[in-house]
Amino acid sequence: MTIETVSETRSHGGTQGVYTHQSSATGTLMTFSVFVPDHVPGEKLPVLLYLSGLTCTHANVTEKGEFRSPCAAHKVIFVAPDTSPRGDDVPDDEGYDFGKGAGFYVNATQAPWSANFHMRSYIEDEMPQVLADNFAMADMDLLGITGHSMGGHGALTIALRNPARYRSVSAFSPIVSPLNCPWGEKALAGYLGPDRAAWREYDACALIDDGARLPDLLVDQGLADNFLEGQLKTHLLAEAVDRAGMEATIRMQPGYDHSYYFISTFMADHVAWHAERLSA
Ligand SMILES: N[C@@H](CCC(=O)N[C@@H](CSC=O)C(=O)NCC(=O)O)C(=O)O
Repeated sequence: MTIETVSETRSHGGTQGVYTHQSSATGTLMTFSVFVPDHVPGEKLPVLLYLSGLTCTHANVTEKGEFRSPCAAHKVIFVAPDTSPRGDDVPDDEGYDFGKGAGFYVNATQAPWSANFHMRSYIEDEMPQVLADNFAMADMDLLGITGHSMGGHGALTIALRNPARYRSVSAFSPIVSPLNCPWGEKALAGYLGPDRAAWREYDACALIDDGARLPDLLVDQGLADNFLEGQLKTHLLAEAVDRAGMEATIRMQPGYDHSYYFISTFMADHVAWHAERLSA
């Protein structure tokens, strides 16, 4: 799978790139960013995928996430895909929480969304192949996944469905149970239809209740986050991991909100946590 280079810029002892490619999963042109720390020829580096939240493109975390210094220090490649298909032919919704910028990391089954909204396949299957084909230094056997809010939901559910593929999993202020929040109910009903049983594979708490397990997990959540009570409901994840007897570090951070000021504050902790688990 070939990619086109939009830009490559030297930063923090590495190269920050932005690329496009024609996606077979979404049928659209997709843009993503990759930070590659300096390395010796032939060296292989672990890869951390970051899934962004509602309204985001690759650019939000690339510009505001402050991951480059820790990734350079730990020699971790950082990959930021888009959150949905884009383009004039792609259907959209008037709300910020559905349609473009809000792919929810599902494979939509309902028209008109089912034509392009295949973000599950895009992240699980196509993006790893794109990286393997175009970034020779990427060790795709050393893969971690993280994300923010809707992207935290994506990271948790993708890892819970594919525990052997991801050696490390974390999330910033994730939506932990789309079955039980307005953002999730709108998105899953729209993309998957009214049968709530079909939603369970896209709900971290339901996946855990249904038997999925990870060896461990790191979550940071701001206590001053406006979305905590109505949408994110971190306590549901804490209860699910307790019921399952699953290892998880869930840190409630006083004073922090939902923004990239919060994410960037704890980004170095997350990169270090992944690097420890991704060291060969
Ligand atoms: N515009 C909306 C809120 C949108 C928002 O807060 N988006 C977050 C992710 S929310 C969950 O997925 C985000 O990352 N925004 C981009 C950024 O750069 O901050 C509203 O006004 O309520």
